[in-house]
Amino acid sequence: MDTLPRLDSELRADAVVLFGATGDLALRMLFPSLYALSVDGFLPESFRIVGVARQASTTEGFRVRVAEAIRLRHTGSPVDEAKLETLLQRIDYCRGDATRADGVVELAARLKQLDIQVPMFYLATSPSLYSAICGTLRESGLSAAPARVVLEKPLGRDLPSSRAINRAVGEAFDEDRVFRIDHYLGKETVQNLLALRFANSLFERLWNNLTIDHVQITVTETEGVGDRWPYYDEYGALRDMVQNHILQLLCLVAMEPPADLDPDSVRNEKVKVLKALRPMTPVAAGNASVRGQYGVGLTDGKPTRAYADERGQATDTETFVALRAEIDNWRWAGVPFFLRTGKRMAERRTQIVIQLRDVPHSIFGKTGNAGLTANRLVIDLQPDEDISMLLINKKPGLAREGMALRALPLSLGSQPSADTERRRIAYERLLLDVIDNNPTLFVRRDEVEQAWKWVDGVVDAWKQSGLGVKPYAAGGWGPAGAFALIERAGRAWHD
Ligand SMILES: NC(=O)C1=CN([C@@H]2O[C@H](COP(=O)(O)OP(=O)(O)OC[C@H]3O[C@@H](n4cnc5c(N)ncnc54)[C@H](OP(=O)(O)O)[C@@H]3O)[C@@H](O)[C@H]2O)C=CC1
Ligand SMILES: O=C1O[C@H](COP(=O)(O)O)[C@@H](O)[C@H](O)[C@H]1O
Repeated sequence: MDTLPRLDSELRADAVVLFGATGDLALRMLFPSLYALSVDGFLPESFRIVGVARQASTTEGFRVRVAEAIRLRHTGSPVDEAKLETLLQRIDYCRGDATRADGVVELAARLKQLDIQVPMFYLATSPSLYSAICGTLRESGLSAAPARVVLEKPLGRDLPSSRAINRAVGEAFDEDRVFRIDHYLGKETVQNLLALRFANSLFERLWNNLTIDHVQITVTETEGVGDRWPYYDEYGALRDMVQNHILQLLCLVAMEPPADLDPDSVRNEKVKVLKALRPMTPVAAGNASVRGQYGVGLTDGKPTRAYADERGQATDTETFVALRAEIDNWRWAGVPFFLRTGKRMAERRTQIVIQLRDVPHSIFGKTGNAGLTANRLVIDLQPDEDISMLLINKKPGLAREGMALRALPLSLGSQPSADTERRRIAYERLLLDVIDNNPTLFVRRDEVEQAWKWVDGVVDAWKQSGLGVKPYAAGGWGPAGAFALIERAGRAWHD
C-alpha cells in the first residue's frame, strides 16, 4: 500500500486546518501523528497546521498545549525537542465558531497571509456540525478546488441522517475531494490483510465456502464509555463500531480481488460485499444477534462502575453486540461471519479468525486428539500485530496407540514498523494519504450509505422483535447469549 496510485505532487496539500483542534482526537491522535510525520520527513517543506476552536488562546499558548500532548502520547524513543520545536513553528491557532460565516473570517485571512494554495480541512468536531461547517466553508469560498475535506466517523446515525450530511458536504466539495476516515483502515495489519490475500497465491484458492467454515471478527476493549456517554448513549455499539470498523474489516476479508490498487477498484469491491449482506429480519434477530450492557465488575483487577451509573440512569443502549452475518454470494454462501464488539471486556483484542473446514476424514482417531480444531488463520490487529496459521502436527514422542496431534501457530511475529521500530498511529498513514491526495484507504459515500442500510435493518429488526440489552459483568466476555449464538451454529469463539 505504499505506492500511491493517484499521487500528483501538484495536488499535495500545503496545510491542514484542524477544526476541533483542542479536542480529544486532535490532541491525542492527530498532533502526535503530525509530529511523527514531521520527524520522518513526510510533511512537505512549507506545510502549515492551523488549529481552530471556539475557546480563546494565542498561537503561543496553543503550541504549549500541543507540545504537552505530543510528549504525553509519543511512544518509542523520547520526543526530540528540537524536532518538536520545528513542528510547533508550523502551527497557528485561530479562534472561531466554524458553523458561522463570521467565525472563519480570521481563518480566511490567516490562510491568505500564509499563502496556502491546497488546504485540507479536517473536521475533528462532533459530526452534528459537519453540515454547518461545510456550509460555512462554501459560503466563504474556502471550499473551492483544490481544497479537500476530511470527515471523522460517525457519519450520521442512520441512513437518512448520513445522506443529509453527505448532501451538505457534497454541496461544498466534489466527491473526489472528500476523505471519510475510518481509522481502522490506517492500521498496519488491516492493510497487510490486502497483501496477505492478494500477494500470495496460496490463499486465493482456499478463500471460499469450499474451504472456509466460518469467520470471526472480534473487537473488544477493556475501557468503558466513561465521559463519552452523551455521544455513546445516542449510538451504542452497533452504530459506534459495527457500522464502520467491523464492516470495513468484513469487507476486506470478503471482497473479490480488485483488478488493481486504484482507490475505486478497491472500494467498488467493498460495496459489492455490503450489498450482498443478508438483511436481518425480526424473526432472525433473536437467534442471530445479542445486545448487552456492562454492569459492575473488575477491569484489570480494579472495580469499575456500571454503564447505567456512568450514564446516570438506566437506558437501553448496548455496549456489547454479537451478530451472525451472512453474505449472499457464490464465494460465501453458507459461511457465517460471527461479529462481536464490546466495552469493559476481559481484554483488548482486535482479531479476525478464518476457520477452515475439518479434513473430510481423519485417519488419526480421537485418542489424545479430542478438541483439536481444523486449520485456523488468526489475524491479530491489537494489541499485538500478528498473522498466524494454526497447523496440526504430530506431538513429539512415543505413543502406543494412534498418533497424538497438536495445533501450533506458524506466525509472522509481531512487527513494529520497520522504518521506526515503533507502532505507527493509524492516523499517520491516513493524514499522509490526504496530504498526497490518495483516497484508497478512505470510505466512499456509497460505502457509508450501504453500511447504514444494513445497520438500519438490524436496528429495525431489534425494535420489531423487542430485543433488549442483557447485563454482563465488566471484565468478562459479554452476555451468555453471545456464547449461545455461536454454539447454536456448532462453533465456538476463538478465546
Ligand atoms: N476521540 C476519539 O478517540 C475519536 C473521535 N472520533 C471522532 O472525532 C470527532 C471529534 O471527537 P473528539 O475530539 O472526541 O471531540 P471533543 O468533544 O473532545 O472535541 C471537539 C472539538 O470541537 C471544537 N468545537 C466544537 N464546536 C465548535 C465550533 N462550532 N467551531 C469550531 N470548533 C468547535 C471543540 O472546541 P471548542 O469547544 O473550544 O470550540 C473541540 O476542540 C468526532 O466526530 C468523533 O466522533 C472518532 C474516532 C475516535
Ligand atoms: O471509533 C472508535 O474507536 C475506538 C476504538 O479504536 P481503537 O483504535 O482503540 O481500537 C472506540 O473506543 C470508540 O468507541 C469508537 O468511537
